[in-house]
Amino acid sequence: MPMLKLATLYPGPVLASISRLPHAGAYVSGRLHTYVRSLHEQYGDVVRIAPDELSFRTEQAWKDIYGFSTNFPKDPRFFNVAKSGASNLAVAPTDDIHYRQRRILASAFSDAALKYQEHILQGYVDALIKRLHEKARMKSTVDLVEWYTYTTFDFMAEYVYGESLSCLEDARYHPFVAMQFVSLKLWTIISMSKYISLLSYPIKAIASFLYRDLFRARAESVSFTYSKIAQRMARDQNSSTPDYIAHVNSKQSLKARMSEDEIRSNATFLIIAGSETTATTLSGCTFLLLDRPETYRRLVSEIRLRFQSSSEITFASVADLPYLDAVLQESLRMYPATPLGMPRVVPEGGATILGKFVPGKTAVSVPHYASYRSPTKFTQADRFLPERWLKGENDQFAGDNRDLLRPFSDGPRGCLGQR
Ligand code: HEM
Repeated sequence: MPMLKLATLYPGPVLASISRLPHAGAYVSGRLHTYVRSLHEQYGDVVRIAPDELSFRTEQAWKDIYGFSTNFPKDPRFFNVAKSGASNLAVAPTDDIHYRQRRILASAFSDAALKYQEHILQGYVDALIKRLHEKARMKSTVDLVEWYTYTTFDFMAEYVYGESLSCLEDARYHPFVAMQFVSLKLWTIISMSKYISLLSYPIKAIASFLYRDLFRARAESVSFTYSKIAQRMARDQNSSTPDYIAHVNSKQSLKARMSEDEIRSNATFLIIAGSETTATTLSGCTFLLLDRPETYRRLVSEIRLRFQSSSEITFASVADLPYLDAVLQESLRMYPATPLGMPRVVPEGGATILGKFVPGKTAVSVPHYASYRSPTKFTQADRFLPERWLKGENDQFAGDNRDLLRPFSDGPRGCLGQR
């Protein structure tokens, strides 16, 4: 029995060696990140979090699990890995498919390509600031999570299908955006049916009954994206607008092509991958800054000393602000947009991770939140202290495990939008 073998090799709670229920309960209730953290605090750097799943909390584990030489496949229970039909980068079922798509899409994220996007993004940032000024003049309370989300979705929609969702203008979520949050929750429930195979059909049946409106709305949101992509494609195939469609068209070749279904599937994925993560990071960062006035003041001072007007703020000029960089690093540590481990599966025959054998078919991951909030890895791990990222400023952080921080993951399936 592989489950029992894992229990004899690695520490973890007894119940977690025979049942996935504690893990599943934490996952569906949105507490999995803190549950995994508490298990690591109790059992150390490697812990068995479910009968066939291990969690690793070290820098070397990033290389052993996600690195270019290993790159274990994604766990199809967690990711909706495409079995047939069109896939996108995140759920590509084989390395070949993933490599082909990534080859076509990667240059859309090069420095040169991003330069073309700069003025479009600046337009949305200016619109955000203008709207916030209006709200401030009216002394209205604003929910910045919403406003950041309006901005990132509007921008990504314009990039992907050439048309803003007008969230900033309308000051509300476009139904497509609201649907994305629901979809993420549905995804959790659907993945439970895959984890607990005995209950697979009952879970699916109950979910489709209880959440039938959500399933319907989700299907509508997919067809919304597809119709937008079709409109964009029909508009002008060889557009000079440097957007996603123009980029893909310019990269299609006999050696590497994406089918129309793959183009649509990647479009849907990119909008979510680029918006929700960025808005979440900005929201976390803002909250943390407002909670620590001395950090906020130091950041404001760095920015005001450097720029006379907002027009001087460009991709190039912000790249050289050490304290801003430290604030963002620390925000990604305290508030990682993808807090869970992104599970991979050890191939048949097993593998060596951290110098020790792991049986084949075991799910393995490095959890972001649990790793970054560990007091054994970062000094005063629960405090927002950007100074820890400033070289030579503070000896008290010399013991920090800085290379453990990889909020964009690592290896060939790491984030394409990191830049
Ligand atoms: C703070 C912002 C972001 C964070 C924290 C983040 C994090 C991540 C992580 C952890 C992964 C790896 C998932 C896995 O291991 O399965 C990933 C993948 C990906 N991200 Fe991001 N991301 C961010 C922003 C963006 C943006 C702005 C874009 C695009 C505009 C983007 C596009 C992608 C793509 C395409 C992948 C899939 C890469 C592949 O499988 O080859 N991300 N991201």
